[in-house]
Amino acid sequence: MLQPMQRTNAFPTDHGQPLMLTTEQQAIVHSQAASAIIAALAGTGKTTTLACCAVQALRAQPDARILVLAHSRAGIQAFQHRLRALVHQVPGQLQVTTLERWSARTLRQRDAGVRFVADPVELRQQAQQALLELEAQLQRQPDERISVPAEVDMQAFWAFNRAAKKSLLLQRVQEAGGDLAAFCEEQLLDYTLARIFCAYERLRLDTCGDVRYYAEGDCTYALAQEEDTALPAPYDLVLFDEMHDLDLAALTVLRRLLHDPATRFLGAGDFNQHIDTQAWSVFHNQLHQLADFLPQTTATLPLTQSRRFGPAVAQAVNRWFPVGMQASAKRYSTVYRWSYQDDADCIRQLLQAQASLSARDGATPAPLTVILRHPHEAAALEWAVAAAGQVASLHGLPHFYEERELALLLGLMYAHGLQAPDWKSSPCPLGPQILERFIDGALYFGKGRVDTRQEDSDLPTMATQMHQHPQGIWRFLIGEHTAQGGRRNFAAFGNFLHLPLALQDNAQALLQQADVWGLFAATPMPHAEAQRLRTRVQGFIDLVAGLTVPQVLQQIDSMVQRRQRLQHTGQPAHFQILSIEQAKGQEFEAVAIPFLAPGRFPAPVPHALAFVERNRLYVAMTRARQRLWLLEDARHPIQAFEA
Ligand SMILES: Nc1ncnc2c1ncn2[C@@H]1O[C@H](COP(=O)(O)OP(=O)(O)OP(=O)(O)O)[C@@H](O)[C@H]1O
Repeated sequence: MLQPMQRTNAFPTDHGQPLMLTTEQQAIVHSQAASAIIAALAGTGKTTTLACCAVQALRAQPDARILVLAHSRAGIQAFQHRLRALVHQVPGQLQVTTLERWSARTLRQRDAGVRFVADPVELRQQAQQALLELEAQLQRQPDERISVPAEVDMQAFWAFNRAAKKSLLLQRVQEAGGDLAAFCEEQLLDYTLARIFCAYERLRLDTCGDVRYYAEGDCTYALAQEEDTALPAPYDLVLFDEMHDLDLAALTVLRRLLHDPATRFLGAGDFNQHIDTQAWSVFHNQLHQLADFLPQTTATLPLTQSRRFGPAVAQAVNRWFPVGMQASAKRYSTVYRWSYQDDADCIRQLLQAQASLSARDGATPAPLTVILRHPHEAAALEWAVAAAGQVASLHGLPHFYEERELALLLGLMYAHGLQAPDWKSSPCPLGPQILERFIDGALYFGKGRVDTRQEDSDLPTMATQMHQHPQGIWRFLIGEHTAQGGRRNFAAFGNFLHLPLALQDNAQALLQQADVWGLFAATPMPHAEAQRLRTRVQGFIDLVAGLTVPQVLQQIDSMVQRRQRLQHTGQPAHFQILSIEQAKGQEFEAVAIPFLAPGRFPAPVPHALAFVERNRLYVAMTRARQRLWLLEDARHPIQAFEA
């Protein structure tokens, strides 16, 4: 009897149903190239194909040692997800990790005593220490090109530190002759930050020149700086996803990792998804740069059709990005291009989009995934979702009521009501987590900084006590609490608490009559951070319009309660709100991108970084499988990007 012919493109899985590979995918899975990369658009199946390659290699050689790397944790999750669709169990010799984690493990194998620091308080102290070091250096040797700030702008410093390490700044300065100031001027880098960075790096070394600790990013940097050409890397196959976000340090480590000609290599990436400003673009007509870097001759393998979404999404992508996206006509997807008049209208449209999911898909629809460009935009959305009796989960974005300046305002608004003659003691509606942020905010803005670890570790205990005995909040704010001490200036808080009690009936009026901006003014803060704070605070003042203080507190309490219930039951939220970084590598049934407007998303950036902003929008749009909502400002629609 004739056996049914085995379809050669059927890739067997452990789940019974084979995965039908395209001819291109099949060619990659069976490719014998010693070194190859897949440069292809979003959703074309790069990660899936890499997962098939790993499984295929293990089927052909069960003891094969395979290393799978990705740039981000989201990339690792995406790979593991695709792998689980193929096999029940991941064999032990298949290692899936980020390059930074792999580098950390390599360092630990060499020396079990190496120290990794992730504690932000300790790292902040190190950066402050570096600033003091720099001041001491400048006393010995003045340099008029430097303006030493009173405080380190932590965000700016960590961004510089990350960028300097990814781009091997100090090595490049050496190669350019060793003059840091001249190098910074030529490369348009902030010389003051560069000097703080040098001081910080010196502090990471002990007196013998050994590294005292490694923080995030330091491990790859350490291996990239080493002189030796080869790394002990006993792999038969190395797979690398998200190659578009590789930087010079990562590429240097990769080259050393692939030094053994017996190690096969396959990478994948999409230039359009390059959103890390430090990445070293190897795509977009620059593939030869990668080939120059890799020890073997590198072949390029194509994947041309998106498997994630249908032609409607591909057309929407092509309308704004001239990338020639193609999609299979067999996949069905819909794109809704809606225009909004103002933010409130845009949020109404999001609620409407989510409601249409419920109506169509029945009782437990998948959540509407909302991808945001700016973290502060989550506040109004989370608030509106809660007001509609629904729940939003946030990923890669903070809950606004846990931002310390807003938690401070919430604590003040609550304490202001304690002056009522008929006030009776009952637990504070603000939970211990928010109260912890409140205390942190009060200490930070009340005296300028939190300067001992002792105080930091006391916060949870203080918060729990304040939650149970809210009179403690009042005493703390007017200066009777022991932890406050005599040095701090809490006068502004006292003024807030003594505003007329009647203002409890109008939360917005209370904030407007209080000297809210004065609360933050005494804390030295770099301009950019002050602006971010201003945006968040103003957004909060707008949110509470028309509500009494008790209503505001109740709304926040119910948001927290619903969030906790959701975590407990594991039920899906109505909305999941993601940052672009968090969305990368993932895919969702229904995606909405709100607040689209030139100058907002895409945000204004220096010309040299315009491509990153373009790519952020591309990444967000290409996450949708079935339905995509593009919510554009009616007066300022998005303009197509140039090729
Ligand atoms: N041969 C196939 N048959 C059916 N579905 C496929 C096939 N290959 C990939 N897919 C599906 O297509 C979608 C996109 O695949 P994948 O995530 O691997 O693409 P990608 O190129 O890595 O995407 P991105 O660059 O956006 O992260 C996934 O849902 C995946 O399961």
